[in-house]
Amino acid sequence: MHDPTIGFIGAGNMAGAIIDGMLASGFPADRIWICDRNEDKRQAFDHKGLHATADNATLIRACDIVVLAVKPQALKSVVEPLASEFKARNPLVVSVAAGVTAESIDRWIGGGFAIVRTMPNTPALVMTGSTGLYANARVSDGEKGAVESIFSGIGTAVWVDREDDLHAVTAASGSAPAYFFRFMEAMQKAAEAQGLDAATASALIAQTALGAAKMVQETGESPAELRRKVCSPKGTTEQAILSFERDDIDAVVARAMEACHHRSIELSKALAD
Ligand SMILES: NC(=O)C1=CN([C@@H]2O[C@H](COP(=O)(O)OP(=O)(O)OC[C@H]3O[C@@H](n4cnc5c(N)ncnc54)[C@H](OP(=O)(O)O)[C@@H]3O)[C@@H](O)[C@H]2O)C=CC1
Ligand SMILES: O=C(O)[C@@H]1CCC=N1
Repeated sequence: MHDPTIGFIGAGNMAGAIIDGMLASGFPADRIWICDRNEDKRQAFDHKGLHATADNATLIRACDIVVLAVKPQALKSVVEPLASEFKARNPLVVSVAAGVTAESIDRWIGGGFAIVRTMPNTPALVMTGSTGLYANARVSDGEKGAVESIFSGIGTAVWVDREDDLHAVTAASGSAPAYFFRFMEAMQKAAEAQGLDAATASALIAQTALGAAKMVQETGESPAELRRKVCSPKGTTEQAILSFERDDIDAVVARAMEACHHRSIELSKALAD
């Protein structure tokens, strides 16, 4: 696909993060369309130089790639009435919706479509997103390349061969920014309780999170090795890590990720019809 025009049905948190990342990576604004039912969101994207419409059919007619970015529970009712438009335009369909299978989407819009299911995450906004991608059998190599270049332009993009693996991708990266934010919220409360002012605590914690992630990516050392290098024998860090171990941090995290994985499977079953 050469210089495709791409349209987002639903311009909320996730589409907004992807679009802002695409703009920052140099994707031309005039090749991006959004459709949202909220006037304020349409205006915000219009001001960035995108095409903004309240009519999904207009977007489909204009776009080579149509990204479905409404809530999973809303997806069927949004796309089913658009089946004739999808048939006439035959775009590459890309979904970011958690849980909803490619087969369900294909059936709702009339059947026979090339569909890429993705599981992105919101750090796409700052071009450090992580996206899992799955293509159904109708997606050509050229189409795969076009989608991959969009998502790799805003972070890391990884293909999975089995659609079911997207449940695990959701638990490992799609939902995972929220885990780290929650951990940082807890650290912020504790640091303030120990006497730091809010701004100082927030600056130190955010920079530490960034530094830790960069060390894992750039040193080639495992998180366990890097952790050991911070823990001086009989020092301060050791006491914090021992406290986590007493609270069975592995089990706490495993339960949370299992709950996320389970919900993704539950959604795919509940929304299949
Ligand atoms: N947020 C995240 O971190 C991630 C989200 N996802 C997936 O992304 C999808 C979107 O999530 P998110 O961005 O958080 O949700 P949002 O609610 O922020 O965005 C969806 C947008 O679509 C609008 N919308 C609803 N119906 C229509 C319609 N008929 N036509 C046009 N626009 C419509 C909504 O309007 P209104 O608000 O009025 O309903 C809203 O502005 C979901 O399927 C989710 O599973 C995937 C990975 C990560
Ligand atoms: O919470 C959700 O369902 C969406 C999908 C992954 C991240 N946010």
